[in-house]
Amino acid sequence: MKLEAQRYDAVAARAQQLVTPAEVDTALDRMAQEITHRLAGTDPLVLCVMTGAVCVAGLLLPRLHFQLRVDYIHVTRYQGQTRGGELEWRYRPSERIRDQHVLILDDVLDEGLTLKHIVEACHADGARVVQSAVLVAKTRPHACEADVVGLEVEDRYIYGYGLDYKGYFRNADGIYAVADDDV
Ligand SMILES: O=P(O)(O)OC[C@H]1O[C@H](OP(=O)(O)OP(=O)(O)O)[C@H](O)[C@@H]1O
Ligand SMILES: Nc1nc2[nH]cnc2c(=O)[nH]1
Repeated sequence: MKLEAQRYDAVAARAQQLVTPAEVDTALDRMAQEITHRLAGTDPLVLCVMTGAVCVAGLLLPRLHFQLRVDYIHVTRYQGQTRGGELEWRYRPSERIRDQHVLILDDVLDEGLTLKHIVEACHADGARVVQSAVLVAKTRPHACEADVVGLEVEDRYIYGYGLDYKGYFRNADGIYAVADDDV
């Protein structure tokens, strides 16, 4: 659904920046080092979890200087809302996963249910090894942990660097917490 321009501006004005672009860059450099340490030499299949991981993938992949391939998984649980619901699979590249070292790349680890389902699906599809990396993890319990985490933020609804608010703000150059009244 579309957001009126006035409402869009008001949400942005009330939001609080939690992470600056410079801090994201530093986190991505560190993530790239950790991922290289874990996966260089395994010819991994990197799976970008659409749509939110599009920025992480775009910024992280050029920092990985080893042999790898890229595909995507499309799964959604929030569907433009600020609370998660049923997980809906839109694209699952099952036939490409068998016997592969898989790296799942996502933007945020919140409840961890999305990552848990993806990891289970990759194992069910015959992956040899499944590892995961997220740009941001919220400081709260998760159903599943990521192997590599870029940044930790408080448990508030956030947008920017691929993360949306009602389908918008994925292009925000910082990570912002939405004001309580807007959640
Ligand atoms: O840890 P969880 O509570 O399961 O939430 C994390 C998931 O939520 C977001 O996806 P969303 O369903 O919003 O789809 P999107 O990627 O299209 O934004 C995000 O990209 C993660 O995949
Ligand atoms: N955009 C966005 N998506 C999420 N999915 C789970 N938590 C969040 C969040 O805080 N922001």
